[in-house]
This record gives sequence, C-alpha cells and structure tokens, in this order.
Amino acid sequence: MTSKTGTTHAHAERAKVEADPNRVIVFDTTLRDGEQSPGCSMNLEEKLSVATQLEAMGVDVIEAGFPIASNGDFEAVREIAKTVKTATVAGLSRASRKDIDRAWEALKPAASPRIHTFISTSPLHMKHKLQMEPEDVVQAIADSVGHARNLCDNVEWSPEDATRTDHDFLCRVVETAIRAGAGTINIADTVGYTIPGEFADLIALLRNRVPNIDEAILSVHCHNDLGLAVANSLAAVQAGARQVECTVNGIGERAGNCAMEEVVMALRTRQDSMPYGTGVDSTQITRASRLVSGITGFAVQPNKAIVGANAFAHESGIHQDGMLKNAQTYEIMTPESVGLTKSNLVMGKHSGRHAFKTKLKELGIDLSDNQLMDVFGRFKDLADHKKDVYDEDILALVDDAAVRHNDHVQFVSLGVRCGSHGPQSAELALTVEGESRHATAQGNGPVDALFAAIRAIVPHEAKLQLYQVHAVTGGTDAQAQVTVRLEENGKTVNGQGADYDTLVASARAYVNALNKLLVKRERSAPDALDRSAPAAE
Ligand SMILES: CC(=O)SCCNC(=O)CCNC(=O)[C@H](O)C(C)(C)COP(=O)(O)OP(=O)(O)OC[C@H]1O[C@@H](n2cnc3c(N)ncnc32)[C@H](O)[C@@H]1OP(=O)(O)O
Ligand SMILES: CC(C)C(=O)C(=O)O
Repeated sequence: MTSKTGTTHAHAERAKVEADPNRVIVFDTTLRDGEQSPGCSMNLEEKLSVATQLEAMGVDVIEAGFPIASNGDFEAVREIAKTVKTATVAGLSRASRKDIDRAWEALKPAASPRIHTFISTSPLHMKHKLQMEPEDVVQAIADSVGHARNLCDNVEWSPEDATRTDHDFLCRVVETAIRAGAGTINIADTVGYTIPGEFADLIALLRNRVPNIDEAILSVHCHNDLGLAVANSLAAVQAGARQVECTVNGIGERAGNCAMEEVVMALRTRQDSMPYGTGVDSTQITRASRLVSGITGFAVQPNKAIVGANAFAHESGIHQDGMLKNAQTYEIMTPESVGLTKSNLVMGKHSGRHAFKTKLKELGIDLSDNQLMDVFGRFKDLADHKKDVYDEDILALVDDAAVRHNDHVQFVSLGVRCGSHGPQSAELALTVEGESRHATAQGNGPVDALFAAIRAIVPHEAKLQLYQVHAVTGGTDAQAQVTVRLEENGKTVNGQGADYDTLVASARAYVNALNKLLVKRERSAPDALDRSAPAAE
C-alpha cells in the first residue's frame, strides 16, 4: 500500500497491513454493536471477560463501547482500555466534539487507543434523521475527524448507511475524512442492504476514485438483514478491503453483524481462492462463542456455521460411515481447528451399523455379532420414537439386551388399555422356550393388568417386592428404566427393563426377574416350574 500523497497515518494496524498486504485486520464490535442487540446488555465484569478472551484469541481491534452513551459504557471502555495490552481498543462517538472528548477520556489509558467516529451520509439519513444539508455533513466530518486526530493518532471514520449513499458524495466524504486524519475508513452497510457483487464494486470504485484512499485502511461493517453480512464482507476483502468489522456469534443490531467465526474460518479454509489471513487463533473460536452466548443468554442456533452444536455433528449413516473412513468426506475443516476436541457422531434414526459399532466402542462395550444385531434393531426402533438418543439410552439398551440373553421367557409384544374409563387391561405375547403364548388380563391399573397377564402365561407364586421406574434421560420422550424385585421362598431376584414405553419396560423388567427366578429354581429343583402352562386366553 503506497500513499499517493505521502501522508499515511501510522498506527498498529497500518504496520500489520504494510508488513503483509494480504493481512486482514479483525475489528471486533461484540461489546458495542453486539451489545446493541435488544436484550444483550453486559455488565462491566462480563465485558472485561469478553475483552480478555478477544485479546487472547488475537483480535486486532476491540470496540469496547460508546462512551457518551452512559456512565456504565464509559466505565467499561475505560476498564477495558486499562486491561487490554496487545489489541487496539476503540470507542465510538458521533460527529460531535463532546462525544469525541468523552470517548478519548475513556480510551486514554489504553496501550493502543482508537477513536471511531461516524456520521450518516445517505440522502435518507441526512434529510430525515440528521436533518442536515450534505454540505454541513461534509463540514461535520472534517471537524470531527480533525478533532479526534488532534487527540489520538489512530482514528477511524465511518459513513453510516454508506451502501445507500450517492457514489460521488461517498467518494467526496471519504476523501475529506482521510484528509482530516482518518487512518481507517469503514464502509458501513448499516441496514444490510447490499449484495456481494455490488459491494465489491463499491470498494473497487472507492479505491479507483478517491485520490488519497491508499493513506487509509479500507474497512467494512456489514449487517445481516438479508443474511449476507459474511458474504458481503468476504467480497469486500477480495476487492481490497483490509479490515472486517464483526461480532462473536454474529450478534448485533436487528439480524446481527458479520459473524467473526465465519469470516475467520472462511478465509482460513478457502486460502485457494482467498489468500488472505487474520491474526485470530481459530482454536479459540468455540470458547469465545460459548462465553458470549453464556453471558448474553443468546443461544447459538444448532445449525449455525462453525459454532452451532450441529456444525461438526453427523447423524446419517452414509455420512457417519464416510466420516469414519475419512473425515474429509463430510468436513471441510477439522473440529480441532475451532477448538472442539472431536466430531460428534450423533446416534439417531439415520445412523448405520458402522457408526453404532464405533459408538459402542467409545462406550467401552464389546458385543457378539448376535447381540449387536439385537441391540442395533432395538436402537433403530428407539430412534424412531425418540428425538435424541443419548449415550445413556444406548447403555440402557445394551444392559437390557445383556440381561435378556438366553432367557427362557422372552417378551414379544404388549397392548394396554388404560385411562380413567376402566377397566384397565393388558394383552401380552411372550415366548416360553421359543413357543408363543398370549394372555389378556384385567387389573387395578395397566401395570397390575400387565403383571396379571404375565402370571397367566407363566403361573408362579413369587411376590412383587419392588416396582421402580426412572427416566434414563430428561424429556418426556426419555426411556424408562424399570426395576422389578420378586421374592419366592426367601430368595429375591431383581429384573431390569428399558424402553421408551414405560409399560413395555415394565414387562421386560418383570420377565427378566422371572427368568432369574427360573434359573434359581432350576438350580435347586430342576423342572419345578411348569413352563408349559397354557395361556389364559
Ligand atoms: C448505526 C449505529 O449502530 S450507530 C450507534 C447506535 N448506538 C447507540 O445509539 C448507542 C446508545 N445511544 C444512546 O445512548 C443515545 O442515543 C445517545 C447518548 C448516543 C444520544 O442520546 P440523545 O442525546 O438523547 O439523542 P437521541 O438518541 O434521542 O437522538 C440522537 C441524536 O443524535 C444525532 N445523531 C445521530 N447520529 C449522529 C452522528 N453520527 N453525528 C452527530 N449526530 C448524530 C441525531 O440526529 C439526534 O440528534 P437531535 O437530538 O438533534 O435530533
Ligand atoms: C457506527 C457504524 C459503523 C455502525 O455501527 C453501522 O453503520 O452499522
């Protein structure tokens, strides 16, 4: 970047861009524009922890607030200015000496301070909002930027609503601001109106038509009203902008700002067509995202690029199989590169055997092929009924399959009639030594009816000592894990069963206990139990 007039403005960011013309300055405005999201206010301590994280991850400029806005904002900017050592700290001000003085008072303690001043330049804003004539706006720019520059070496100026500003006027005001001392010119797409090709053309136009443009770093500040903030920012970088203004998780006024994590990772991932770099340590991205989301209470949508819970999660069997063979089949960046430990194979109805086997291995479970077939079948059935299948669900299924292995009596199916219009009844099918048996019974509630049906198929005198249900996970679709304790002649056995249907889990648990009782009986008196008892139909 060579100056056409020889009056370049020296500051830390200028030095970085001069050392490497492809270096993109990351200007984070989470604490200023991000905080302008309705409901997003942060207290001093929270702002300090965000600023510390932004500094640690290598952000070049931290916009800490708008000091004239309130005493709280002033204090926050001043504390951040005192705390941050390696990043430049910026404070926003309108085109007013009072605002600028207040900003400077807060920023003065910073190792590297920047005054950021702005004024609207679009006809709409000038006429209706500022109620100023264009000539007065030009004068206000020269005066405010000049005043700021008398206080601070590092001054940024923004034409608010630049993308709806007349091009000739924009060229004129940019030239004026640079002449008055602005070292960074920030082209604001305040209402997220522009589109990538048009925005790239605007940056190119400014570079071609503003005579002193090389004396300043061209910056962009994009809003996301059309979901184009990141695309517009990248188009601008390709057209010559070297500062991108952004926020963590894309928070900000209305639909938000350009998301820092997306810009950083897009530049990092697509070096082949965008050979530009930032100073951000991308492995800190997840940490920053969680910090900001935790502090603001703004949850990150699961499918959000880079930092959403599903960004590195794979549920479909074909994708999971590909991932296990070579992660690049379905991931264009590694989870480690954004600070996650590994990809997440989400177990759900689209999962296949490869992924299921891998999940079992992760859980330390080793099953025979037959057991695997059985558990996988039940897992698919569970996934059809339950939105999220957690590790706990799989463990419950495996335990359930393990206890049923080689059972004499096996559960087949159950239908119940329950509710307030009794009588409650259960229609049960079991196999006993491989033979199908059916029974229908009534009871005092569906559980009582179910247990009566079991007694009808396998007559026994054992007493029910305990019937206990607990949910394996949270949510109304959680699997039920049931424990049944039976007692016969002083001997007790516990049976377990798990299912998304509490009554099926109850049947499985009772049948499991019964099988254990059979084994105990067999050991003490073979053939004591009449397993060929007829069905009570
Ligand atoms: C695009 C952006 O994100 S801009 C930043 C937005 N952020 C904020 O507004 C931060 C929070 N704001 C505030 O706390 C308050 O609005 C303050 C302290 C800045 C100003 O408060 P008030 O003095 O009560 O004014 P109010 O907000 O009602 O109106 C804004 C005034 O600033 C003027 N103004 C707006 N932008 C600028 C500017 N860049 N330069 C000069 N004047 C401006 C408006 O024309 C209006 O002037 P008027 O009172 O003569 O009509
Ligand atoms: C102050 C400016 C840069 C701004 O936030 C906007 O125009 O959106």
